Amino acid sequence: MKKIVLLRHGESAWNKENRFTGWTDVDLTEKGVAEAEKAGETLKEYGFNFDKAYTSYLKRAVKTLNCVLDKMNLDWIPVEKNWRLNEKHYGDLQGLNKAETAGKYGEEQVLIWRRSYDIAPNPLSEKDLRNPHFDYRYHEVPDAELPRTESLKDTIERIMPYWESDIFPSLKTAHTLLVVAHGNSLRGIIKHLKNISDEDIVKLNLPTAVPYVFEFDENLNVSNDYFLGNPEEIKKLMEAVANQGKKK
Ligand SMILES: O=C(O)[C@H](O)COP(=O)(O)O
Repeated sequence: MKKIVLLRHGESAWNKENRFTGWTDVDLTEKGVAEAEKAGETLKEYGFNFDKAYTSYLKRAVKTLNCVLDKMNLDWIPVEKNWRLNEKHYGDLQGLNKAETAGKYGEEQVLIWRRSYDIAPNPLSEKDLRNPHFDYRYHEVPDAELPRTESLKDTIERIMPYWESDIFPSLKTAHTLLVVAHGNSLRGIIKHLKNISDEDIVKLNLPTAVPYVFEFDENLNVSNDYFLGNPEEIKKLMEAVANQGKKK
C-alpha cells in the first residue's frame, strides 16, 4: 500500500516564545530536536521506510527531516527542498507574540488570522527587509509569486502546483514518501487530501513532530489516515496549539 507521511517540524525558538513565525527562518529548540528524533524513532518502530523526502526552504523543517532520517538510517535517500512547502506567510504579524496580539486585537481576530480559510494578515511593506524579495534563497522565484502575506487559500494555491507536478506523481513509482513542512502548509495539504470544507479547516491544529500517515488505494485515492502516537496525548497537543491564540 502506498503511503505519504506528513510531519510538522519540531518546536522552534518562536514556537517556544509563542510568536508568529511564517517565513522567518528560526531554528529548532533542544526540545524541537528531541521531538524530531522521537518522530524518527516512532517511524522506525512502525516499520516505515521512505523512498524520497520533501521539505521546505526553512531550517526548522530541514533540520527536523535530517533528525528523522538520521534516526531511521535513511540519510541516503533523495531529498527535495522547495520554497512552495514553506509555512503560510504571516505578513506583518511575523515576530509578534500571539497571546499579546490576542490581548490587543481580540481572540476572535487572532483566530481569523491564524485559522480562517481566506483572510490574510496585513502584508509586509515592500521596503521591509523581511520581504522575501530581498532574500537570496528565493532569487529564482518570480517576484510576483513571492508572498508579502498569505491566507490559507493563498498558501494552498502556491503549494498545489508543486504537489501536483512533483510530490503526488512520484507515488506512482515510490512506495512511501515523507513530507516535512509546517503547521499551515500541511493544513493546506490535508484540506486537499481529505476534502475538508473551508469552515471545518478552522478547527484543525497540527502538533509539532507527530507523524500523520495517509494511505492510498490502487487508484491513489486516500483510503485511510491516522496519527502515529497516543490519541489522548495528541488531542492535548492539538488543544495546546489552539490555545496559543488565547489572551494570557
Ligand atoms: O508560523 C507560525 O507561527 C507557526 O508555524 C504556525 O502558527 P499558527 O499555529 O499560529 O498558525
